[in-house]
Amino acid sequence: MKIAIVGTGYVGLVTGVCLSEIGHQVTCIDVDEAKVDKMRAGVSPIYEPGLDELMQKNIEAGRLFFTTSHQEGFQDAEAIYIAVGTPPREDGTANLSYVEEVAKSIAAHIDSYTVVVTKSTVPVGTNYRIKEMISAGVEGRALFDIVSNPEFLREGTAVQDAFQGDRIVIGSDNPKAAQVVEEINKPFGIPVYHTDISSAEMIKYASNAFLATKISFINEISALCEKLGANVEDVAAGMGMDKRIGSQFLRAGIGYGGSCFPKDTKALVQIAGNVEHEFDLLKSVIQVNNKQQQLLVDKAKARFGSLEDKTVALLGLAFKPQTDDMRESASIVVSQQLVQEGARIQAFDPIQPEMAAQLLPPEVALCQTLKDALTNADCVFIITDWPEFKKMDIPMASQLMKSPVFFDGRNCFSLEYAVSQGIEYHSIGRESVGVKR
Ligand SMILES: NC(=O)C1=CN([C@@H]2O[C@H](COP(=O)(O)OP(=O)(O)OC[C@H]3O[C@@H](n4cnc5c(N)ncnc54)[C@H](O)[C@@H]3O)[C@@H](O)[C@H]2O)C=CC1
Ligand SMILES: O=C(O)[C@H]1O[C@H](OP(=O)(O)OP(=O)(O)OC[C@H]2O[C@@H](n3ccc(=O)[nH]c3=O)[C@H](O)[C@@H]2O)[C@H](O)[C@@H](O)[C@@H]1O
Repeated sequence: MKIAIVGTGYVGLVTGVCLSEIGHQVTCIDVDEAKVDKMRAGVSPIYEPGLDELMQKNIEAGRLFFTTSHQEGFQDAEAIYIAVGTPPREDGTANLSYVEEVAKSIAAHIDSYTVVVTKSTVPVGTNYRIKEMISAGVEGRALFDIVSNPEFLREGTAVQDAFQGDRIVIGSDNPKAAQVVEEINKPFGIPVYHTDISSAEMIKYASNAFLATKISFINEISALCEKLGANVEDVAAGMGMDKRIGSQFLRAGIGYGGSCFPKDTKALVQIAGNVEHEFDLLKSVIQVNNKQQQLLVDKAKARFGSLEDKTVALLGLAFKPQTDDMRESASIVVSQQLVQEGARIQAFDPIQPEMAAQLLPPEVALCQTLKDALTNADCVFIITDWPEFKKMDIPMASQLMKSPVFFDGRNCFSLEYAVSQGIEYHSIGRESVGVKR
């Protein structure tokens, strides 16, 4: 089938590449010329394992194209996917201006029956708004239908998720359009769940909010574990053995970040508010997460008294491993706090995200290597559980640092291992070990 995808971010590009891999003729459209030039040359503008290889393969096979022109991309497309960003506004509501711009452009350019598929995460009711906007602009030139097809991929495993996702949700009020989207996705072999448009929109927000709730829940339990002498890793493992609870998303840490959980939880609170419902549970989830991001600095202050002139090796800038995405990463909040406390920061991330210089305070020294970050540091802060940090040469690190004091926001090491390495180790929801005072 001939498909156009508007927006080539984490969702649009992965969707476009994977749809071309299963045999569709796909044109990806983006307003960012530099991005489009890069993609035409077979280079992904984002770091996503496995994506470059699949891109190059499908460009060579003549199934994958890139353009900045909506008109060119929409030519003969049977389905147009909307995959542009829906970033948060100041008040937490979703900014729908990019989606609306695309709706207007679709209205201006289509001239035969088209299925418009919304992949962007949009508040309940938005697909009807898109429908109205296209209807108003198309002026009867062409027929079209709207399908809500929310995306559930995770950054860092996006390609794998596209081929092995748990479900594909198709929300539509027209069985013919729903069938088109089911046909497009058939080769993936993933279970399809059909629903109405509003329920599909809600499934996306409810899923992210539920996962965020699980994380904040285990983080609250981790605080209790620290106070009561329990070990949150053992508690989570024991809880997770109950199939009704499940073992995933019970990793305590410095809180969730990324472009979606923080944004979508805030947006759902606003969506609820619009219909006069106080979503108290979700408000608490957000509050717990904000508190959690302060934890490492609080622990370091308790340990050192003052962080004035202390050098901190900040390890990990991305919000999770295997991505270059720093949106709402704990590294931003933590470095702002450290700067306020008068600490010096030597930061390192294996991917060295392009966004780092923009998003971090100017005082942060961005290091090229792990060794540079560790040299003469008074302590380490682990923000992202990159494999490079989990298997770090600790004797080497201890030699480079002024003192081997570790504050680990991701519980990368077992307590036994930390003791065996002779470091002072403060983690989340577990007793501190190796403290010599
Ligand atoms: N990042 C993720 O892991 C996931 C994101 N989502 C949702 O998918 C949507 C997209 O998210 P990301 O891919 O992260 O966004 P992104 O911000 O990485 O990419 C959006 C892209 O759209 C382009 N764009 C904006 N306006 C355009 C226009 N008028 N025409 C053509 N291109 C245009 C931008 O230049 C940019 O390249 C959001 O609603 C997000 O909530 C859903 C699931 C996972
Ligand atoms: O809507 C979205 O954008 C996506 O949001 C998340 O995916 P993503 O943000 O890429 O990454 P996750 O693996 O979910 O991690 C999110 C954050 O939670 C943290 N996390 C995750 C799991 C856990 O047990 N503990 C924990 O602190 C991670 O470190 C990270 O900061 C969802 O998992 C995807 O299903 C969804 O499509």
